[in-house]
Amino acid sequence: MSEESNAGEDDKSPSTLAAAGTSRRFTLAEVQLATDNFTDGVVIGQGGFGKVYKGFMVVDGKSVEVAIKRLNPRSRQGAREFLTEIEMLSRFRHRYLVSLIGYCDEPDEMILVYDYMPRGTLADHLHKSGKNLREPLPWSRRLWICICAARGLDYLHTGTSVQPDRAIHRDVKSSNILLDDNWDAKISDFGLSRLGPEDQAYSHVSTEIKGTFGYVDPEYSLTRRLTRKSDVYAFGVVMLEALCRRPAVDLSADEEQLVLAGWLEDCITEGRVEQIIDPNLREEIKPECLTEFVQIANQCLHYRSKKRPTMSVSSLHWHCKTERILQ
Ligand SMILES: Nc1ncnc2c1ncn2[C@@H]1O[C@H](COP(=O)(O)OP(=O)(O)OP(=O)(O)O)[C@@H](O)[C@H]1O
Repeated sequence: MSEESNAGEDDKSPSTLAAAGTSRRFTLAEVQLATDNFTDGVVIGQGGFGKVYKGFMVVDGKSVEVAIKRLNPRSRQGAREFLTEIEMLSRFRHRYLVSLIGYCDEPDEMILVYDYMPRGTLADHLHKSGKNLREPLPWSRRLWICICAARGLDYLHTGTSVQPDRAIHRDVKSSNILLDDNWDAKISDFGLSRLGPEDQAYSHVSTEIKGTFGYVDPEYSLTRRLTRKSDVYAFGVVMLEALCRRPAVDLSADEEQLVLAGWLEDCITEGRVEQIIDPNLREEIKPECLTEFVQIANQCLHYRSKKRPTMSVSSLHWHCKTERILQ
């Protein structure tokens, strides 16, 4: 058990944190060149900590398309998340985690440079409305995106023989799942992540409550004991978002449908699960697949963390089912 926080401590500099990995340090001039001096015309997103720009940068002699996150001028919280992101993404590299190419750390500037993900976030595809409304994703694609995210989280939770570190993401949500050209999903936004705990699935770290409303594990919010199973809970919410095409919390909905996880529970109890499915999927999704999917989501959302599956169980399970379903 350990206390807040392991990354972002004052004696750690970005270059020390990045040293374990392959992230490189960029100068502000390089970033300014890539973004046309942070012109609004190349802004592709806005998060809680600042704007994200699209640009090109020279990496290993090649020009690559990048997403550049410029954090708002130094705040204590922002600085901590900046360092944590560098530490985590320098340590953890995986096909289903977003790649950090590098960073820029200069007076009054904290900038992160990532691989550009051309298809945006899962949340964009599920929840954008009005003129930003997207074509509904087919069921097989939603399933594949969930599988990629599950595998990325499994790697983060368990490490590998080559890379034995483990971590808890702590902010799993559909807007932190990015999509590449092939619709492979990559987990992003590691600013709240925690290294450890070292041993079995339910060992915990004690920490103040962080995360996003609608995704936070209820047991963690009661006890402040953060476990890998808190990520599993949030992943269960993402599964429901993919199935229902509704946000985790929908303030415009009736009280029954306000919180997605609560709505599922009611529908299961009352035997009317079909009602929660995105109408675009009704013809597409096979009944046995719906049953499996809802069962796994429901297990992930169990109010007792010990009863939730580990990501490895769910991703393996997923894999087997999908091979059958997609045939
Ligand atoms: N690597 C990337 N490639 C393409 N677009 C990206 C990338 N990273 C971020 N974006 C875009 O920028 C937006 C803002 O991302 P950011 O991670 O800053 O915020 P967020 O996760 O949406 O919000 P918050 O950090 O406040 O929870 C994303 O929604 C996405 O559209």
